[in-house]
Amino acid sequence: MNKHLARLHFLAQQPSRRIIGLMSGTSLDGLDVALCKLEGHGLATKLTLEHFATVPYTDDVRHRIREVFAGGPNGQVDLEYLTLLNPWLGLLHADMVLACLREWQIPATEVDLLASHGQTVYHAPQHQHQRPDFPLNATLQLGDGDHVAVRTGIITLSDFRQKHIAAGGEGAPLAAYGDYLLLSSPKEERLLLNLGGIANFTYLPRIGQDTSTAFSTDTGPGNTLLDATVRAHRPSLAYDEDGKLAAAGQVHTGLLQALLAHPFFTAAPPKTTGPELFHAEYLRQAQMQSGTEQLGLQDLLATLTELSAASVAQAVTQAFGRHPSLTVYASGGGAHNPSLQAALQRYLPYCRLSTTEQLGILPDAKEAVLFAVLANEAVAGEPLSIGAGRQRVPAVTMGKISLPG
Ligand SMILES: Nc1ncnc2c1ncn2[C@@H]1O[C@H](COP(=O)(O)OP(=O)(O)OP(=O)(O)O)[C@@H](O)[C@H]1O
Ligand SMILES: CC(=O)N[C@H]1[C@@H]2OC[C@@H](O2)[C@@H](O)[C@@H]1O[C@H](C)C(=O)O
Repeated sequence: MNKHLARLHFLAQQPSRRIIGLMSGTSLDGLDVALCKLEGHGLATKLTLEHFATVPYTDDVRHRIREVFAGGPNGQVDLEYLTLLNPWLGLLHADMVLACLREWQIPATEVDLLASHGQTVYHAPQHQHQRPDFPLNATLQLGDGDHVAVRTGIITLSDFRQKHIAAGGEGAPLAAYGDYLLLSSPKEERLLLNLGGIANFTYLPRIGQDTSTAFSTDTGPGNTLLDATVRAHRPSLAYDEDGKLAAAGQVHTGLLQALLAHPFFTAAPPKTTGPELFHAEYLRQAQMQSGTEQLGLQDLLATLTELSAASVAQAVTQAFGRHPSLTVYASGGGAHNPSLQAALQRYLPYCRLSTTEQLGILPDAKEAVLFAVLANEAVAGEPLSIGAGRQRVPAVTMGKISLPG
C-alpha cells in the first residue's frame, strides 16, 4: 500500500488531527495560515486554534495575481502566464507555510494535513456569465495542491469548490459547512457575517430546529470597492483604516441608488458573486448615471461603505423579512471597520451585532479555520448533510487529495 495512503487511513481513525488551513481571499492582502487541532468530526468537532498568521503579500505577488484576477486589468489574460502562475502560487504558499512553521518552532512532520484554498482568480456562476453555450457554474482557484504537498511534505487537500459545483452548488460560499459544525447554538439563531473583499453570511437555525433552513449567501461587495477606491486616490494606502476617511464623508444618495440598482441585489439568496462584477467599471458606470464623477474620496468611501451595509441588510431582509432580529457575528477585515459596523447597525436595528471573537474564533482567522474543518470532514467525516440539499448546500465532502510522494 502507498505509505501516504496508509498514513491517511491512520489519520482518519485518530481522535484528533493537526490541520493547517490556508486562505487567500479577494482582498489580496496575504495568505492566512491557521494551525488548528481538530478533535472528532461532524457536530462533535472541537477546534483549537494553536497558531495564526497572515503572511502579507509583497507588491510583486499582488501584481502577479492582478494580471489574471477577475479576468485581468484589460479583460485579457495571457494563457502561458496563467499556466505558470498556478504552480508558482502553490510553491509560494508552501514556502509561506514552512516559514510560519519555522517561526512557531513546529516541524512539518508534526502537521497531519494542509487544507489549501488557493487563490480565486475567476468566479463564474451561471447567473453572472449568462453564456448559453456553457449552461453551468464554474470557478477557478490557482495554487496547485501537488506542489504544496511535495514542497511541504504534508498531505494536502485543495480545490474545495469543484465538488460543490459538481453536486449542484455555485462553488461558494462554503462557509455554511464549517459554520454549522463549529458555531451552531441550541440557544439562538445566528448570522455569521464575513466582511471580506466580498461579503457573505451563513444563517444557522437553533440546534434542534429544522437544519434544512441553514444556508449561506454572498451579499455583494464588502471591502473590494473601498480598497480599489482608496488605492486609486491614495496609492500609498491599502485601505481606509478604521473607516476614518468614510467617517469624514457624506453618503451621496443618488450614487448609492445607482449602485444598488444592479440586479444582483434584488436576486433572491442564496447567490454568489465576485470582483468580476463588483469592480472599478461598475462604480464608474454608476458615477456616470448619477453625475457624481467629481465626488471626492471621502464622500465616495462614505457611499461605498453604505453600499456594503445596505446590500448586507437587503439580503438579510430578503431572507428573514423586514424586522429580522438575529444575533450577527462579524468576521473578516470589515469587522475592524467602525464606519461599516455603525452603518450595519443602522440598517439592522433589530439585530444584535457582535464579532466571532465572542464565539472563540478570531475574526481574521475564521475563513482559514473553515477550510481546516472541511479537510477534517473529507478525511474523517461524512458528507455534510445540512440544508438537506435544499438551499444549495449539497451534501458532499470537499477537497482533492495530493500526496507528497
Ligand atoms: N482596521 C481596518 N479598518 C478598515 N478596514 C480594514 C481594517 N482591517 C482590515 N480591513 C479591510 O479588510 C480587508 C481584508 O479583509 P479579509 O482579509 O477578510 O478579506 P479576504 O479574505 O481577502 O476577502 P474574501 O473573504 O472576500 O475572500 C482589507 O483589505 C481592508 O479593506
Ligand atoms: C469563489 C470565491 O472564492 N468566493 C469567496 C469570496 O470571498 C468571500 C465570498 O466571495 C465567498 O463566497 C467565498 O469565500 C468564502 C471563504 C466561502 O466560500 O465561504
